[in-house]
Amino acid sequence: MNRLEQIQQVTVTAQQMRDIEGRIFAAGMPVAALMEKVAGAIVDRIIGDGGLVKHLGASILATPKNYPPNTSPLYKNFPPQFRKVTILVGPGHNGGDALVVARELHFQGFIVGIYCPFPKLKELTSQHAQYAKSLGIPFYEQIDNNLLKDCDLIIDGLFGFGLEREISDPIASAINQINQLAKPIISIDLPSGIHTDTGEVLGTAIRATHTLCLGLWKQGLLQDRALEYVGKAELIDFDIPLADIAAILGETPQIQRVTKAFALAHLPLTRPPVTHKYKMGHLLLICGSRRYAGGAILTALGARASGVGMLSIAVPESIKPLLVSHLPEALIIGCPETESGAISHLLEGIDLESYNAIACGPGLTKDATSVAKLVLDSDIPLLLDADGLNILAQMGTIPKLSKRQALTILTPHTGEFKRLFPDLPDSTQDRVNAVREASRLSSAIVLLKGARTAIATPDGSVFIVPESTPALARGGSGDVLTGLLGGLVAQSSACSCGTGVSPVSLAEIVAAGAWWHAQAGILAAQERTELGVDAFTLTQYLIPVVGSGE
Ligand SMILES: NC(=O)C1=CN([C@@H]2O[C@H](COP(=O)(O)OP(=O)(O)OC[C@H]3O[C@@H](n4cnc5c(N)ncnc54)[C@H](O)[C@@H]3O)[C@@H](O)[C@H]2O)[C@@H](O)CC1
Ligand SMILES: [K+]
Repeated sequence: MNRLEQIQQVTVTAQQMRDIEGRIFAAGMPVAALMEKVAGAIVDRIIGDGGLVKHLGASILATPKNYPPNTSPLYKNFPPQFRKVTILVGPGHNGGDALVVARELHFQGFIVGIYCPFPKLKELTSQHAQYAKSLGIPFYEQIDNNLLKDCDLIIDGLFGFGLEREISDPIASAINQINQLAKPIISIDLPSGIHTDTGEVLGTAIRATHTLCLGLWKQGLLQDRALEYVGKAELIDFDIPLADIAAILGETPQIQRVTKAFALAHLPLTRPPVTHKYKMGHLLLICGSRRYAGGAILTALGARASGVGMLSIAVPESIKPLLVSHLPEALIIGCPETESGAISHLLEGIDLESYNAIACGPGLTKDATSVAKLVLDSDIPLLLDADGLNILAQMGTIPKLSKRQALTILTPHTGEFKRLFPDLPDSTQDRVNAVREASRLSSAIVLLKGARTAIATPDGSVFIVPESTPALARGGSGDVLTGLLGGLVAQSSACSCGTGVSPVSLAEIVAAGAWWHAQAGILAAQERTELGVDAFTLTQYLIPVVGSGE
């Protein structure tokens, strides 16, 4: 993995960023030089070749303006109508970055105006402000019509990781006013108002169309509640030495982004040249009911894509023919069923210990309680989803799981999470913390579904899938994930040759599987629009994600 790929996996809190930055300064890098370097990279990303302005320009082409021609060589990159930039400047170094950007855009021929309502600025920021004023760039203390009239782009440098309390008036009102303009907004480091670690909106926040995160990914940008403010986020690298990152975060950071490089280091799981089907994992799926027969099919199709060596599927007897017709390669076990059409108990003679993993839950209904109890009492790696989780919650999650010897993987959405862990803080808030706490308490690997799915291990590691699509918010896509993960877990358990997979390496595989599922959704949405990503279609896009040979 190259340096940039390693950097993309790292996430930091505000304090960790300060500590890393502190090491760089202590080693001799002048603060002003670093600010200049960072802001130069931001300017390049905005107006350089292939920069954001070219992309944004297309959306404002409809507003013709009569500005004199701009002769700057960089200007070839964007449409002539794109001229007026408003820059929001805060009191700290986020504001300092913004002022350097303002100066450079001014030199490139943009009409720049600055909103800076703060009487007192940090010293370096103040120096940049003084120079910008000397160049004739106008400063406004209030959101003035002159500032915003005909403005094409807003650059937000009010607050970065130094935001430490709720934003109050007049800045809060100014932010709300700016948000209503529906102009493109590029936020420097974070959208001002977003808490660097938790993603909480402190009072109010800029709704950015783009966020250029500086140096290392801030954790708050990966929290679901921040996403509507973050827009498209990307990292601006400024050559932070890996040694400084490792000195603060350790060799393996506790909270990692699941990047393509990370996932493809695991996927597809390797198959030795000489092997046989049972060596490649035997997964038992327990799923479906007369009412939710489709859920069983989708789970099984997810498992199929994992490449698992053998797939056995326990379903109620009455839907066995349906499963056989969809999955000719699988061994379908028809089980006795309740009056409501749920599995009442597993067939006599099924030896749970002969499987490498069990995935249980999709479409079961709560009437399948005895089966869920049975698998929880087994000594086999177990993935629980949907009604499997609801049944576990009824039994008492933590006491029940504390008795298990083998690894358990729970894959709740926020509603199921609440039922499983009623005493934990709301997982719609600080999700990273919630999932970490849940894993610690239950000793299970917990995968909390969401726009940014997060996976935690009992020792405190968290993996966050940083890209997904709302197209996956659709019935059945969770079933596909359960099958896919079940297959991966079975294969890795089989390949560990009885030595047992460690929770961390299993969590890495689960995280890679969650990335895979999200990427299949993204690919399907690209080709078929977000409307075209039904769960069955999703299963057809799994193989292309890892099969592209990239
Ligand atoms: N970490 C790094 O390596 C680098 C950081 N840089 C920039 O520096 C930023 C961090 O700079 P700072 O630590 O100066 O912090 P900020 O610029 O984020 O803001 C801190 C300032 O805002 C004030 N403040 C905080 N919350 C407030 C509120 N609710 N209402 C009003 N005022 C409030 C503080 O008193 C302080 O003056 C980063 O986000 C980034 O943009 C870059 O310049 C260079 C490299
Ligand atoms: K900002």
